[in-house]
Amino acid sequence: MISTLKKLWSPGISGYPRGVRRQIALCNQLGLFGIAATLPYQLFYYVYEVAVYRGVFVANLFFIAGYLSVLPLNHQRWHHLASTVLLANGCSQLFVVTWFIGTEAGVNLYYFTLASISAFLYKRPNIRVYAAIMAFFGVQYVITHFLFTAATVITPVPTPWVNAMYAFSVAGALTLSGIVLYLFRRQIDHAEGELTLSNRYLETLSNTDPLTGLANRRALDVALEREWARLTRRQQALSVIMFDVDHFKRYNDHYGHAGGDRCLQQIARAAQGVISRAPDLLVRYGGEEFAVVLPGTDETGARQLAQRLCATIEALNIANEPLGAGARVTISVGVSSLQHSVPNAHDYGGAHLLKHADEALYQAKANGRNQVVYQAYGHPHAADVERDGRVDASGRT
Ligand SMILES: Nc1nc2c(ncn2[C@@H]2O[C@H](COP(=O)(O)OP(=O)(O)OP(=O)(O)O)[C@@H](O)[C@H]2O)c(=O)[nH]1
Repeated sequence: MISTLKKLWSPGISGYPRGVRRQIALCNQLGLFGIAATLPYQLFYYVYEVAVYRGVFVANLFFIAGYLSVLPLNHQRWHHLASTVLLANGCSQLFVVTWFIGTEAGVNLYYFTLASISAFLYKRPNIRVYAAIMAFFGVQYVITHFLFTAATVITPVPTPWVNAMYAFSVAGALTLSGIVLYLFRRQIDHAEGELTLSNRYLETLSNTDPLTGLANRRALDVALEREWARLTRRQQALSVIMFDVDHFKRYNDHYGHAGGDRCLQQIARAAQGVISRAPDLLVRYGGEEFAVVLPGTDETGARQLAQRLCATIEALNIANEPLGAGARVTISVGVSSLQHSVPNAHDYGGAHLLKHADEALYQAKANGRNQVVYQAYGHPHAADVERDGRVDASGRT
């Protein structure tokens, strides 16, 4: 039954996005509704006294044809024309029927429903156009309501019939308004759902490095801030590792930029294999430099991980020929950790811890590369660097 009905109102909907399909289907549904709502009146005019109501009876035949034409128009993909025919037909019918039998029949009540339907069908975002549509329907309603009183109508219907017509009209107008409001709500829900999905996608995109698929520097800043705030609440340790590919410029010059990219991707994959614990975050800091945030990891754990990173990258056995026969790609690693219990632990912030790791990395480079250097948080040299730009050694693992 439902699938037969669906078939009836589906001409012209295929090949469009879901929102448009729903609009076209609504247009078709209203065309069918117009026919279904007019037929009982036709039956009444015919059975009761067709000679008296011939005028409205004949006019209604044209309106039924108008509603019917909506389906082939949509089938031809003339959707705008179909919507316009539907609304023009509906407005004219309300006008003519009220003119013939008076406002007591309640047919003019449908103007309110038509106003909301038209806004839905034409999807007008412009507030002025929307106000114009509402004003148009308002004026139509007022005209029909005050112009066609019982004394002025062409063929008044006996009171019991008018009461029945009025009851049906009110029920029909309310039901139709309810359906339109429901469709509005669904459309809004659908749009909200799509917005949430695309926001999530954009957020992922803005936090991801496109080359390696790792988190990027932006994500690192957020993670550092978050972990720093957590550190002030819990008795925990926090460590940061920074590592950088050795002599990558020469690698790049020799193997080309595309070769360099592939090398960075391999390193990222291998490092991700080492940094696999859930709260740990590996990011591409920029260029050939990477960083790792290790919440809840103390100095010993961070040093071990750093050593494993160093060994894992070397074990990849990526040849770096410009450095000599048998030379392989290696990394230099800087590590810094902070224990919650350290005096003045919270004086500087997560970025300061990163600075310590960066200095340790610099030291690892100065010491000859392919090694790990640790610098404790609160080490005076980091503070020195911040104050006067001087860099100093801090000790080697
Ligand atoms: N292929 C590729 N190369 C990059 C990318 N980002 C940075 N680089 C290159 O990495 C090289 C970094 O060179 P340097 O900063 O001199 O460092 P290095 O040669 O690794 O020397 P050390 O760090 O001292 O061992 C430059 O040649 C950059 O062009 C990237 O996304 N892809």
